Amino acid sequence: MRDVLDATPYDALLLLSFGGPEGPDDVIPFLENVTRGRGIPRERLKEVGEHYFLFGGVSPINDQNRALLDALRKDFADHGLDLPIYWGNRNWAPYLTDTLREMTADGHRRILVLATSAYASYSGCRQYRENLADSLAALEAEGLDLPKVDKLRHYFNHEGFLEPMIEGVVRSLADLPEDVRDGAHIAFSTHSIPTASADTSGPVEGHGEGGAYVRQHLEAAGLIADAVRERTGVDHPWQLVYQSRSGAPHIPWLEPDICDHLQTLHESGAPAVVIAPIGFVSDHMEVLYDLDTEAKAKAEELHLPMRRSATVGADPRFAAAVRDLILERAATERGERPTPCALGTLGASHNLCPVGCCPARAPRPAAAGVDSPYA
Ligand SMILES: CC1=C(CCC(=O)O)c2cc3nc(cc4[nH]c(cc5[nH]c(cc1n2)c(C)c5CCC(=O)O)c(CCC(=O)O)c4C)C(CCC(=O)O)=C3C
Ligand SMILES: [Fe+2]
Repeated sequence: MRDVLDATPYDALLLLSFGGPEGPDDVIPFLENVTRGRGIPRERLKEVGEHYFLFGGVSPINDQNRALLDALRKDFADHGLDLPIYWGNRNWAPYLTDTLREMTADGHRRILVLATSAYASYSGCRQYRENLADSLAALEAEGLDLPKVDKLRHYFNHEGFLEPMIEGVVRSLADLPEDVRDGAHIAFSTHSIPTASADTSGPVEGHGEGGAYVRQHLEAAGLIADAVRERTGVDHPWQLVYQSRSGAPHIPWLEPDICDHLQTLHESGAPAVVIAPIGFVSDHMEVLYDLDTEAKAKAEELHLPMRRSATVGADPRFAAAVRDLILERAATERGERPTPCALGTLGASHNLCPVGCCPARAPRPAAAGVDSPYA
């Protein structure tokens, strides 16, 4: 007999993600949802719309999340974890407010949230907490009895998040022509964000150049690079680089951009490169367009052999990591002291975002943190 795992006090898991269009007619309304009040230039929006149209107006992100839901349900069933899983998005159906309403109607009172972002940042953490607060406010206005909502900690240094990416980089290296393989560089790529937003990412005491956002990515990249060295016996040079910049040109964002980095690698005589998109949980549009289309074209233009390694997606080891994170948090809520899985030196991230963590430009209510109005 399997052990029955205990997620008490939680009675449901909510997968919270970005959402994406599912056909050409969805693209513009989706982009309007994403950019409402965010000051992104019109030109950039038209350009990003074209990325989606290139793929029939369909973002891969929703199918990626459906696959992750399947993997999580299978993992929970196989391990005797009896916890229903729901799915809601910030920018497209199924919308978060509708999902939370359904969860409340189904009688759930203690909801744990898994966001599809592994790192600290306004976009990857606090903005999701603001979305939760907005949705709770909407349900409160409907007269519903609100559930308590908590969010899982950042998982950038969890073994089950890193392992599939380590394996992916090793596989991509093996896929390069033999004569350029050992000299190949690894470019760890993540979403660029405004430097001002990076500098204030994470808890206040860690604010400063790059903040928790850059620190956590450097940690994940270093851990992957170390493991790759151990497994291949080759010390591949690596660097953290950025992609998918938007915003006005006069506002500084994290650099170098992946395509500029490819140019630099080429000029310095690097024989090949593996791009490892560690900033993303699945192969969504930022990966399929910005890396597999744009960066690939740049590498071809430079005659620089390039491979793009896998994101975790619906890997069973990632599903197992989510189960581990749930059990860890549930035990903590019950007053126990579980040992958190966190590789490297930064340790396990906080369970509850402190005041001032990843602040917004204009302060707004955010749930699932110390300053949540919905304790
Ligand atoms: C840190 C970060 C992540 C990683 C963490 C996480 O995953 O949450 C992420 C993920 C994603 N970003 C996505 C799409 C977009 N992001 C945009 C705009 C922006 N992203 C930002 C940051 C991030 N974004 C920022 C600072 C902006 C500027 C405007 C603002 O301050 O909000 C825009 C507007 C157009 C543009 O300017 O590019 C789009 C369409 C999709 C869906 C892809 C698909 O459809 O498959 C995903 C997973
Ligand atoms: Fe984005």
